[in-house]
Amino acid sequence: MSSLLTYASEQPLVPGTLARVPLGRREVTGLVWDADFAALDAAASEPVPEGEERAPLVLRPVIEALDALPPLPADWRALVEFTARYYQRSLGEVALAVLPPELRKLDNTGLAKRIKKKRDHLIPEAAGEPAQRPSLTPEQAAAMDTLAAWAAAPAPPPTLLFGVTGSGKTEVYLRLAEQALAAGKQALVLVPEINLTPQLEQRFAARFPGRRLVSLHSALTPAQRLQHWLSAHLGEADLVLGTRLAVFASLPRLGLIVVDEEHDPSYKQQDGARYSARDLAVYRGHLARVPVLLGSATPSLETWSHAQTGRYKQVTLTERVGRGALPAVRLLDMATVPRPAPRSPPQALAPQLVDAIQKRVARGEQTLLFLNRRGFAPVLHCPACTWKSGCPHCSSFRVFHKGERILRCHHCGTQEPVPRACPDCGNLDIEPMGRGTERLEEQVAELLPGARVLRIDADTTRAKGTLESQLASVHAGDVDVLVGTQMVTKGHDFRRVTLVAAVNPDSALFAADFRAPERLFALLMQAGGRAGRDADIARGSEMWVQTYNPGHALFEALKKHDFAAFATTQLAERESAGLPPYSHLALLRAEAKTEDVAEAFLRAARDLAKSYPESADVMFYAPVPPSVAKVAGFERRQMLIECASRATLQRLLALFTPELPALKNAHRGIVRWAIDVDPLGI
Ligand SMILES: Nc1ncnc2c1ncn2[C@@H]1O[C@H](COP(=O)(O)OP(=O)(O)OP(=O)(O)O)[C@@H](O)[C@H]1O
Ligand SMILES: [Zn+2]
Repeated sequence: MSSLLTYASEQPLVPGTLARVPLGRREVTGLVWDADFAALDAAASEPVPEGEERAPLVLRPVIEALDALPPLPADWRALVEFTARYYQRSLGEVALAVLPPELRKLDNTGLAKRIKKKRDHLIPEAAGEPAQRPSLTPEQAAAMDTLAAWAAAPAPPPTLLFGVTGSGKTEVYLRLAEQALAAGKQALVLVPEINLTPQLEQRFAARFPGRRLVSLHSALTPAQRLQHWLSAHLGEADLVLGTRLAVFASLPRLGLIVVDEEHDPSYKQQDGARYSARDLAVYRGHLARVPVLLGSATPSLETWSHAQTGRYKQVTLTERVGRGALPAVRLLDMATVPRPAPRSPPQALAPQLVDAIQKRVARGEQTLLFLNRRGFAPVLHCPACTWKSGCPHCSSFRVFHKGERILRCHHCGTQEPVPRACPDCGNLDIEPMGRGTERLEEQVAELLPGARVLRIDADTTRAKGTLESQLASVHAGDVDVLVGTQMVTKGHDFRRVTLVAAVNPDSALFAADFRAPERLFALLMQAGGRAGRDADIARGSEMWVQTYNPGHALFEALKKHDFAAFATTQLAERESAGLPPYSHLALLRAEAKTEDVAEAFLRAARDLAKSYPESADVMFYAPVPPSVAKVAGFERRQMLIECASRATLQRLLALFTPELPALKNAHRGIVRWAIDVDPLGI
């Protein structure tokens, strides 16, 4: 598990110092973890065969200590150590993966230069007038009083800020940050998606002129990322705003951690060390004795239940700022909507909905149409034979992207031009089946001639800066109808949207994943939360849901905007099924050339685990295929491991996962395996 190597150094090195060291024939950057006296003692106490002399302990020397950089502090190292242990990865892997990649390329001189250059160019932030600070609503003021009292505790408890959409949670973050900064501390603010950083960055920058604010996320250039990271590490930055990787920022004056939209699945890293930045934020707060605020209108059931049991504290904002109303939810039973022709698929939007949009357009209000599927159509098919645009490498279909004239697999990325005729029978009329955002955009434009329609999804925002400019045109009122994926449903403070419609949310109702209802509910509530944010025009704001299941309990709760009731029923179901948060899970995944090999590996891993007495209270499920079983030519299988006690599960994982590399070698044909602790998608 641990990947510590021992080197010799002439001068003592402080733990947390970076150092260039030899590794085999290469020279690499490593991190001084600790002085390894135990290794020396062990070598010194090895019994020496009679008549022989003690062989001197040969250690390769450190090439160069990168001491231009102040050492990484103890609480940072403790966080990395915990991450490695908890998520069953090696220490070195985690430590190096969470540092900016550029750092590893520099020698001490290079590093010193970068730091000097940074300091020389350290222009003081323009200290203009801070943006108007609104007076707090009574609820915000009450929340602040409570939070300030807790924050002053010697070991501040993690706290859930449960506030309906548009209740002004961000203002609470700003005020807490203000207090932290006034006390000479740094504040760390995490957001789930890169696309939310510019908006938040602006709000913070406007509020704190003269203060240094840096962002940390994966869209920065390597040089920027290093600069920003250094700013944080050297204590120059007062505010660090970033996505999940920012939870590992080195912050010598850390005084506050905020996790915005704490329920968001993007906080979970999906490869390498599969950490949850939300959970690590809580742990980091505990280590540094710093307040951690988890904000959401739809908290994760884990966080919600911690707040219910008192493990976390909770403050609540029940009203929208300015007493704006939440949108009235209307369920549109698609079974009753007339179809263009008998047996033809329904139109994208029911006529009633088209009417409602038209009225908004006439009034100069905006509509947001939400469809969680990009591309033109998920499948292209031939009505003359049975051909479908399957991916040759995956158990999925290639998606038809009309604008680009290509079929692309969203799992392995394979793409090719759209065939002119059916590859199987030569029929010239191959047709799209189903609907993605690209098609919806086209159909909306047809249904609403004259309306300004804009689509925002991962395809339209590939080029740098397009998302910002697209969002800016929505905010400026240059758009009547916004079509988008979940990208546009969270966090944005759209002021003119008074109608939100979920075009086709049904598939998630019956997904196999036990978290699917929780996720759908959050998604719909967040999407609805984009409507009616301006109290002046909020009165007529609505959320429409097109569904074939209008009687579903999830929609009932949605109509009442009743998260608490939804959470209570979901938690009761989880408890009776023995699912998180009432049990703890790990998922062992394997990928192989054939399913037999993948399954055999998982079963062997189970037998191995079962040989430890710690496995007595641990449950192993049979290996099963994930929702997409074959990706890029390899078969995937997964095995769920469940235990009521987190500690027991952790002990067992620590015992058997170190043996998995050897087990892999014994199972030829296994391409890779991974253990996912607290998996999100099952
Ligand atoms: N005390 C206040 N007085 C006036 N306006 C306020 C106040 N607090 C917040 N606002 C404004 O109310 C709007 C909604 O606030 P904010 O975006 O913080 O909500 P939120 O709770 O984060 O919503 P969501 O969960 O949907 O992201 C913003 O435009 C914000 O500027
Ligand atoms: Zn594929």
